Amino acid sequence: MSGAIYTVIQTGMTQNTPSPAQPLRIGTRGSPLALAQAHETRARLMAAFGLPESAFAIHVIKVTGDAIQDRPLKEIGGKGLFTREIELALLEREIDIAVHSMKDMPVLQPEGLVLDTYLPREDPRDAFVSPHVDGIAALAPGQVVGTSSLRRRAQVLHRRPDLKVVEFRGNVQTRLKKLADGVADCTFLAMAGLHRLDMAHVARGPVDDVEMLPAVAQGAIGIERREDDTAVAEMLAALHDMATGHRLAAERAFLAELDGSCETPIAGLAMLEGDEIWLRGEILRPDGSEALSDAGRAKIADAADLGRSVAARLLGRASPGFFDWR
Ligand SMILES: NCc1[nH]cc(CCC(=O)O)c1CC(=O)O
Repeated sequence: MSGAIYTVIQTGMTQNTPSPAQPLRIGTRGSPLALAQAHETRARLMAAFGLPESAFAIHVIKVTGDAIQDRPLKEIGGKGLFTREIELALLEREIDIAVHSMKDMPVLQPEGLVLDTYLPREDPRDAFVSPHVDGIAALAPGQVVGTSSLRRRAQVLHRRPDLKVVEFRGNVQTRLKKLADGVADCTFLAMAGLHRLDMAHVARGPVDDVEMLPAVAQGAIGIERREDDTAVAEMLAALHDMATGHRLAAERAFLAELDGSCETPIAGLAMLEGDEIWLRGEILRPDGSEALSDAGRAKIADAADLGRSVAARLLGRASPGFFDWR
């Protein structure tokens, strides 16, 4: 008998175990990346509990943000634009769990929902993608970077004020088409997304995180549930990756202290070293004219405090007007 199945029986979950007759409903967006993340979650649940694929049902939830491709994200508005509908479906019991890119998740969840299960993190770095240029250093003055990320825009302009940045939205496939059409000379995508789509080959390679510090929580998948659903909570506990949990505790506390979101020019990355955690954080002016970074180290148990203290030091160093984007 497998250890995982034994645990299920021992914790008295047998009646609540998903089955083909009563599948666990997994809510996700419909983009290829979101579907890949939902499939990864299902595969991990199948393996952990020895269940067949038919014990799970993937529910694709149409979200407003996905239909809007031609306006900057900032204009459409609001934190959690892409996740609100999925959270509503969870609260209304149309789905049992929701799978998210943690990078896109606001630091606070709606009342009644909990987001504390993380799958093992993929490569958190950004990828440099271009049909004809090797890397940032090889870009000629005036060449065009396509990105809709305020963070990537500010970071690239900070290093290379001679480059042009144009708005670049849509899923990975759409962006690659725009590059092929010559709309921009290069773009940046998360390595994690490319790996999960089996498309890492389209990247020239990862950008060193010293050169371009990734977004908070980039590369991590989170699974959200209803607070009162204890059967689901027990199942998800078997999937949780502790190392990712500690790193995101530091990074998300850092982001929360800065009142930031995935739509603000903020970067942060934590790494574990033995029983310690270190965190580097960066804030930028949206036009790239100024960037401030800071770092710190603490015991793993103090990960969230570390995030807050690195943020507090940056807040203390920022000149008036730095936070125009707040
Ligand atoms: N905001 C879009 C988004 N949200 C998560 C990812 C990639 C996957 C991840 O970071 O986990 C992406 C696309 C990208 O940045 O290339």
